[in-house]
Amino acid sequence: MSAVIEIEGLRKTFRSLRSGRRVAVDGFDLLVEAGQVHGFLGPNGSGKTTTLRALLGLVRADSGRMTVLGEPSPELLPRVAGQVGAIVESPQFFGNFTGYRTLRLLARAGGVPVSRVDEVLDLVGLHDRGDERVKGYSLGMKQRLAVASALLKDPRLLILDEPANGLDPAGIREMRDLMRSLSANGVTVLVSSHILGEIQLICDHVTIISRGRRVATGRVDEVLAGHDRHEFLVRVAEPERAVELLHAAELTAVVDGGALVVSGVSDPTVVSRVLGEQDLWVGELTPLRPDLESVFLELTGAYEHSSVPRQVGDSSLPQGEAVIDLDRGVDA
Ligand SMILES: Nc1ncnc2c1ncn2[C@@H]1O[C@H](COP(=O)(O)OP(=O)(O)OP(=O)(O)O)[C@@H](O)[C@H]1O
Repeated sequence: MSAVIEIEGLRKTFRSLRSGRRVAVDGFDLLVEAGQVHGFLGPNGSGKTTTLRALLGLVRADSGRMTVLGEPSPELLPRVAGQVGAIVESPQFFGNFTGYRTLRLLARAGGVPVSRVDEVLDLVGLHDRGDERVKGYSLGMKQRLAVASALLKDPRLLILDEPANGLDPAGIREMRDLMRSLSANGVTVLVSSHILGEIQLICDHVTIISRGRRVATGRVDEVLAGHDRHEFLVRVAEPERAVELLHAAELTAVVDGGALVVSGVSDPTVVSRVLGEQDLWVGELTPLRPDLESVFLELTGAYEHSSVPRQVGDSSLPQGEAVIDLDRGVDA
């Protein structure tokens, strides 16, 4: 597999009047390979947007090595920019324009044939709604219009910052189907989110960032398997007696509600044998698999910041922050 995005040792510090020096990204590494739908997951304020902005040359990194489609970024990014679609800064759309007109303008501005507009409207499932004004679109439709705008130039790599933010479950499913069909068409996708359920539904690979550092990376199922505590939920008639019997057999077990949780068990038949030998018959024995949420909380601790999640059309900074970036001319 070839690397589509490589980041090694990225570091970015901001200075603000109120809070002084703030390390937003602190020696971060990321590898996204061709064909992946790669989730970039981290709590609010953990450094996702800053990483993506640095990768795309929208903010100057202090140090680190980055490549996009094999070209050093941001120095030689222009060589591959035509093959990269990105929505990192929240796009603003004119509410009075229709989706079709919006995309036609963007196509003209980007030197893309206008015939491509129908194709991208189709791809994001907005074809039947392209003649309606954007102000009448739901949030999910606006997000899909944003994705459509990034797809105009038929990119090999699509980078989306929080594309499913604020979507209801149906909107998230649509977004997932869209990511999957793009991936099936050979597009590599990097999608950031602070919402675990989205990443688990949408992505095959994940990198987790916490306080500007990578804390996990790999296939979603491998990251989950790495945190499997081999726990089982066991239902029996006498849970208290069952715990005593399991402790006597040197197994770790606790009563949890009306059931037991037994940990560190590689072979669950041991549990049913120990209990069955004492006429305690197991009514249910269910493996408790870790989900991304428990892994995420374990790796990142509690949410570090509680800034309002961004959505299309919102400002890119937490509200109320008086921030001055000293990288004048690079970062607005
Ligand atoms: N232009 C800026 N000037 C000063 N500080 C900034 C700037 N941009 C980001 N930060 C700070 O850097 C840290 C990382 O922010 P960043 O937006 O990269 O996080 P994030 O993971 O994308 O969060 P969210 O999920 O809320 O979008 C935060 O503490 C944030 O306040």
